[in-house]
Amino acid sequence: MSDVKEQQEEEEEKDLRSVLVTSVLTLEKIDQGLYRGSHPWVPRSNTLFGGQIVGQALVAAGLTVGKGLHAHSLHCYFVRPGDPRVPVLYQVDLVRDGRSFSVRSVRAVQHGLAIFVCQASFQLDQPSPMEHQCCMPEAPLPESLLTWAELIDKAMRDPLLSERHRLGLSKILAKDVPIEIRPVLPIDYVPGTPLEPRQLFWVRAKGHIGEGDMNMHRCVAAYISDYSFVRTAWHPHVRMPMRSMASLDHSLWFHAPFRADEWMLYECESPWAGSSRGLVLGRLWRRDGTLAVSCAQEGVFRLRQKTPGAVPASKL
Ligand SMILES: CCCCCCCCCC(=O)SCCNC(=O)CCNC(=O)[C@H](O)C(C)(C)COP(=O)(O)OP(=O)(O)OC[C@H]1O[C@@H](n2cnc3c(N)ncnc32)[C@H](O)[C@@H]1OP(=O)(O)O
Repeated sequence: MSDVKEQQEEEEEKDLRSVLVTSVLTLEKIDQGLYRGSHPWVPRSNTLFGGQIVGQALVAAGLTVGKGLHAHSLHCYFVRPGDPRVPVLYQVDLVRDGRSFSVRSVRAVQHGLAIFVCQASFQLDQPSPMEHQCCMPEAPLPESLLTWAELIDKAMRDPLLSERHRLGLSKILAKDVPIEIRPVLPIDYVPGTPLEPRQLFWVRAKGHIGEGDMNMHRCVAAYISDYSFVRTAWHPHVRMPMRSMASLDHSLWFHAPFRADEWMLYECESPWAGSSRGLVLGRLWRRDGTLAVSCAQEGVFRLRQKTPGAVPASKL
């Protein structure tokens, strides 16, 4: 094969690779246990996307553990909004290396202050005869469903849609997010209709990640797992005027190997909301019915209206 053709093929292959791997989850090493992450994509809230911080923190922790160790759980707190104007520094503390498990503590810093803290634990692969799992919910195959973009496009053709909502939908459509979504449960595109505190959708990273680095698939899943997760708790309360919502914490448990560039079913459910917070539990299923990841998150919900006991912003 000629050099030019080989180079061309290499370039094409690179183009097909997931931007999550080639850019978002590629960190620059600054020193031992110190890494810098950038943010090619920033949400409309103009603060950093929580999933990106979780994913990058897990990459940083993973860079400090031995070969053959894979992340099995992580527990995080988002303590300040991330500033999209500056990079994030990830400081990794090597808490302990045992025979089977290694634990890392990661602190994400901007402007000299922690924006996020996290503990992650890694384990050597250890098969065991003690195994069980619950069942995947039934869902139509992703190939038979419309994409998120197609659903929005369809909703925008509705002549009864108000201009304000049409503008909102076109902004969602314009977002070039690095993941693909195919909703299973109907999505209400006309705000104001309360929904069950539940979501079910197929999801995968856009582009190719390939086999190989199992930790990278887990970092990509960490990114994906925060997408739209917290809003599950808001579904029954969509009539309430929301000032802001943000994830407060995020926990993940990785069970079985999976590929984040292949379709996984994301099942999200909110069992409780109260005290300005909402709890959401999630499961990422491989399409063969294997439970791959369990997720849990609490979010804070601030309403526009004056709520009893609320502290006025000016007094804080
Ligand atoms: C791939 C596509 C992705 C699509 C994007 C989807 C977005 C997904 C969701 C996310 O990713 S959210 C991002 C991750 N999470 C965060 O960035 C949250 C970071 N953490 C925080 O910001 C703080 O921990 C938090 C604000 C939650 C702590 O609240 P505090 O009350 O302790 O902090 P603070 O005193 O600084 O108050 C912050 C705001 O809450 C208000 N506040 C506090 N207590 C209140 C109260 N009791 N009543 C009403 N408002 C209150 C306060 O006035 C202020 O309002 P303003 O920002 O408007 O100034």
